[in-house]
Amino acid sequence: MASSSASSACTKHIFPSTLTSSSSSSTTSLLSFRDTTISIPKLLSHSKHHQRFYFAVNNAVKTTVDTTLPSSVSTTTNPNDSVVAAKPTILVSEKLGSAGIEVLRAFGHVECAYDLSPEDLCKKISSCDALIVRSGTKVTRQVLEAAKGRLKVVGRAGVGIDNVDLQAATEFGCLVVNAPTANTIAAAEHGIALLAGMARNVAQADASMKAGKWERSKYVGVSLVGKTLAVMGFGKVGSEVARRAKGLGMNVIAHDPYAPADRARAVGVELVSFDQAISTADFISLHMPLTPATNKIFDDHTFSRMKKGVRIVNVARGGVIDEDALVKALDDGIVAQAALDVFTEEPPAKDSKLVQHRNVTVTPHLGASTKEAQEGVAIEIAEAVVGALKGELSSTAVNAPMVPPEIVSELAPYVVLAEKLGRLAVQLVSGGKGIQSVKVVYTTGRDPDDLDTRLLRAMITKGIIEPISDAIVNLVNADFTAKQKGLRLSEERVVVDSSPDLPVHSIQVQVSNVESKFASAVLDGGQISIEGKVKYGVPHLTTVGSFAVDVSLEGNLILCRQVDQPGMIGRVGNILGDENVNVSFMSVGRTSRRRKAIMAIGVDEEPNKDTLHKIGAVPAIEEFVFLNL
Ligand SMILES: NC(=O)c1ccc[n+]([C@@H]2O[C@H](COP(=O)([O-])OP(=O)(O)OC[C@H]3O[C@@H](n4cnc5c(N)ncnc54)[C@H](O)[C@@H]3O)[C@@H](O)[C@H]2O)c1
Ligand SMILES: O=C(O)[C@H](O)COP(=O)(O)O
Repeated sequence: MASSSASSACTKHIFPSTLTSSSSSSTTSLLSFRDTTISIPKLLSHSKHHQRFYFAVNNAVKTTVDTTLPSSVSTTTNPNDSVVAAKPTILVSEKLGSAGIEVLRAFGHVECAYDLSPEDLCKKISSCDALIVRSGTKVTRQVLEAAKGRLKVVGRAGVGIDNVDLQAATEFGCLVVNAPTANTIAAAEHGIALLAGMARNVAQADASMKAGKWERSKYVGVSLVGKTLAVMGFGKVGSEVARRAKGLGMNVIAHDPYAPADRARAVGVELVSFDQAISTADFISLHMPLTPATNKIFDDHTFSRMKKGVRIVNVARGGVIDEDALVKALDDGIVAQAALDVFTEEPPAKDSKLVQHRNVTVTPHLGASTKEAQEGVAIEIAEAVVGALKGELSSTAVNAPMVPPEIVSELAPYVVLAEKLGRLAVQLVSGGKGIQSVKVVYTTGRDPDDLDTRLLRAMITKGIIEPISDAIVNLVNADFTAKQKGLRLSEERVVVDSSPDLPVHSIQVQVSNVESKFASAVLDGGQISIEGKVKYGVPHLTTVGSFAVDVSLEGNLILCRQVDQPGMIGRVGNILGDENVNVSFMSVGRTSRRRKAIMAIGVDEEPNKDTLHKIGAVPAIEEFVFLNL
């Protein structure tokens, strides 16, 4: 159990009604959106998914979906609205279906700039919030660096993300989303078209006829029926190819180290080892992603183990084949024919031996290029990018956890609480820096396995790191940034007797091995400890060290430890009032009557040094700290 042994304290609430007048906005969001809150009716009117990221505060809908706009982008105020933010800029660097462009235009400024050189892309990117690419744009570390922190999301309008430097994107806190489903059938159909076309020499015969020839005996083909097809990579495209090949009467086997056997069985396909697949197949169709493990996996050695006269189709990625080795295997007659849609370099060199080989059929990366697939992909990616810009979690995120919308919605107020507790914790550390060991204890009335804490952990990390560095932390880069800063964050889930309707009962943040600037926040074990809860949808600080308090986490906070005696609230209130600092909330927690007490005072304005000095000079006040939420 968390050591939240808050003293039996009674907690006095002073000015509870002032909560309603608090105007502070949350700056929490899950992407790198900080500084500017675009909120309230405007944003919600854009959202199809109102259940996400907003919660009711005092009957007003207040969204936590904040979008940080770069300083170069202005916001304007419309007298009838709340803050009206400038629209985000979305750069589309390759041809995208019109339906997707419409979705994007409804949300932001869309700039379509095709065929940009890498240098021009680097120049442009620093004024863009989102970038949408297909396979032709290389989103390199240089591009991500050149974005100078503004780029929040890269949308890949298709499946393969090998043209995006995912590690760099993660380090820069840039979300990468793809459109994984809309072109599956198109790619599978193209694979089958290449398979059948290759077997019957369709392309070669067509070229011959157009050259005025009539070469019937030259273009005798081979039949597919009864032949063994090895599908390498039994994912979305591979399984659709397998299904279709079976319909053509082929005997289909597959190799995929990660595919479940029952999925293969359901299609009537046997999963086999790599060696078995390549050595027994008459036809081999490639459908795995390009990764370090699959890079040039089809090399001299692999070709040497294939059946002589094997035929190969590749609609996956050119890089999985060592192209020189394939040319050699074709020349040696190991590979009778190849049909290729993808190449290591795209476009390949005009004099590429592979492209020019008489036994090779080529298409210029057309697998996804049907009208239907392109419209589908465009809509899929546009919705994913818009969702990401709104701060929603994407179900197609490639470099961030995919958290289902219902979990996100349920955790929204706790996300705010988590960040605020992180911010408070770091400010309680002397000097602010040097935090290395943080323990977070979540109490819940549910089965602890039902509590997905990834969002909360990311937000605590954000709260701890952002006030003391210029890093922008979000769900994408939280773990990476924590590791870089040497911050170890451990978590514990504790079941308590509380309503299972709520995902979290309380969150406690403990910081070990540091000095505190507010000794009362330190537990007997030496760790700084604060705890908070969500009450009526609003995050509250409920424990400081071993003192119970009850103050909503908005604006700024002054914590004072004092000798519990009459008149203290009035004295401090008067000092603040004299300096025109508005008190929004006050609560006093004490160990026992007339002994030590902690006064937590919420203030709208930041008191100046003199004011704080006057508070510190009140004789009964033993220590105090000003905290910025
Ligand atoms: N030519 C095109 O226009 C076009 C269109 C769509 C997809 N693609 C490409 O096709 C490939 C498959 O796409 P998808 O949508 O089916 O992806 P997917 O993720 O659904 O499937 C890929 C499968 O490959 C498997 N795999 C991973 N490593 C492997 C390995 N070493 N050996 C064998 N299998 C391995 C995975 O387990 C997964 O099941 C991707 O490379 C994608 O980029 C190309
Ligand atoms: O990975 C993909 O989705 C395909 O290779 C399609 O790429 P494209 O969008 O460049 O056509």
